[in-house]
Amino acid sequence: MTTLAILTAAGSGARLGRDLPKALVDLGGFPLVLHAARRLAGSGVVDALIVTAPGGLRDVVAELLTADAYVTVPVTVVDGGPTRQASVAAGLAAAGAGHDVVLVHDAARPLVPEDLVRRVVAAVRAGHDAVVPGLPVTDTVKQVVPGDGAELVLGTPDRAVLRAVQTPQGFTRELLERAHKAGEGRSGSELAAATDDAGLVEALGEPVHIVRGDAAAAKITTERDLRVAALELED
Ligand SMILES: Nc1ccn([C@@H]2O[C@H](COP(=O)(O)OP(=O)(O)OP(=O)(O)O)[C@@H](O)[C@H]2O)c(=O)n1
Ligand SMILES: C[C@](O)(CO)[C@H](O)COP(=O)(O)O
Repeated sequence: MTTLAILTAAGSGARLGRDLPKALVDLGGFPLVLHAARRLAGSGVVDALIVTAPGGLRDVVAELLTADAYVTVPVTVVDGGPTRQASVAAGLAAAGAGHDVVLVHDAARPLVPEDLVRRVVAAVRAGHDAVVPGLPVTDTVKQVVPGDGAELVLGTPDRAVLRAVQTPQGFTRELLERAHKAGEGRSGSELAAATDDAGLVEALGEPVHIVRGDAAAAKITTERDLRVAALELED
């Protein structure tokens, strides 16, 4: 019984707007993907890593991770796909036999606390087949539709029942593979690719459970997020 982590790092980082893929952008002296890999390995509950690399950069990513003293688990680097969902599927396809639990984590969440990784794996091992970290929503959220010049508000969902979800998301391997297989057909046709793996599990009608998330696992999307993460690293 071993746990594999798929670390998604193949995105371009269009919203960050740098001239290199986001996972290779520097945060406090190290690229985002290295921070994330160190924390997954450091959790003590991850036995192997598969990293999805941006186009043409597989060797660069492999060298970076395999040479690092803190990434103490075996690392395989594969080419990512055109969407996050396709990248996770590529990672899953490369998974060796023997892993019964799979975590999916974003390199875009470089400062994920090791405790959070352990919390997710413990919940899967305790019998929940799909587990995601979630935080309460603090803003009031409006549902909108395109309007005449300005968007039109359709309603205000009760924020008490909303959670902003993070990664790592954890699954039994059987369930994650089944969800991706089913999702393949859908994303190729009328629906956009899923923005998280739990969404694919929900589409199967299978339950997804929430564990307490952590603000430190925030996603880096914009320059501002990167500046905030740099400040947190200095603390
Ligand atoms: N084809 C893709 C797209 C995204 N990702 C990964 O999925 C995570 C979450 O994606 P996001 O934060 O949206 O990253 P980007 O797609 O790089 O950002 P943007 O949408 O701004 O281009 C990131 O770690 C990213 O590297 C991936 O592996 N393969
Ligand atoms: C998986 C994720 O990090 C959960 O919050 C998020 O959905 C990734 O989103 P993006 O659309 O790739 O930025």
